[in-house]
Amino acid sequence: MLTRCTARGLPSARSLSAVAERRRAAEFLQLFDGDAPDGGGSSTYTYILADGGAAVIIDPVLEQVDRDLAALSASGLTLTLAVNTHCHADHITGTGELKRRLPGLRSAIARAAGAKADVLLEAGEEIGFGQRRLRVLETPGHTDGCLSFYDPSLGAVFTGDALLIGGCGRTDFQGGSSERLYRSVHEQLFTLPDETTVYPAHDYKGRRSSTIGAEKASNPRLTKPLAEFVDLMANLNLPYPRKIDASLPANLACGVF
Ligand SMILES: N[C@@H](CCC(=O)N[C@@H](CSS)C(=O)NCC(=O)O)C(=O)O
Repeated sequence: MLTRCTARGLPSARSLSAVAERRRAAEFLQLFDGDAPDGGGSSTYTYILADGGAAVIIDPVLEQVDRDLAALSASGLTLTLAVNTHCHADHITGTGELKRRLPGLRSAIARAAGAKADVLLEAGEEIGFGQRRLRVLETPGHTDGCLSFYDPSLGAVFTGDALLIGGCGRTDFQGGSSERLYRSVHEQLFTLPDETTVYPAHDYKGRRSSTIGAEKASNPRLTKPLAEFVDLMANLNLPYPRKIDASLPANLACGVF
């Protein structure tokens, strides 16, 4: 699935050249890996953000690298950074393969993730591409090295597995902590403007986005008091992700074997 949207507040496409028009159409791409875990995919959303011909990719999936390279090429974009919101347990990141195929591409992940990457990110830092900036927010709890990225020009936040649509990431492995996750969401994400669009790393029901306001009002887990949330998270009883044994070691090396 490929969803093309444009950022707000940018000049009219009519004044741009054909190449610039294609680039503008790709200022935001949301791509999906499979319809359901049982269908072979990981139900992961990958995002490509671009400005002035420079692009950043968030949470690429190994099996979808050809798709991502085709999307970049079709839009005339140069990928400068491949970022992971965290060390994923359900799929191998496409970062390593992208680096192999695009010499000079740098990788990034949270310093707290304990994984290898060219750039180790911490709260308060910014990722620049063209004139745009992504603000790095530390949102641990699903794992101890989870980041979210706030894009003020798009009015959007990329929440990884910290905040899902009507849900949140599980907290039963990789240093997970439901108390930390609750604090991350309430103190970092729920303090963003209500109209901020939420773009998660997964959805298992075909939804593409939410808003901070909607999640604050009706997220069935995170509207509960902390004690009830902790109890609920301790009793999710989810099966371990099918690819966890292959994914974790590969992703600790950012997918570079
Ligand atoms: N069945 C899938 C894994 C599903 C899963 O555990 N998803 C994680 C995010 S990926 S580690 C999660 O946090 N889910 C929260 C929830 O409430 O479902 C597979 O085998 O890959």
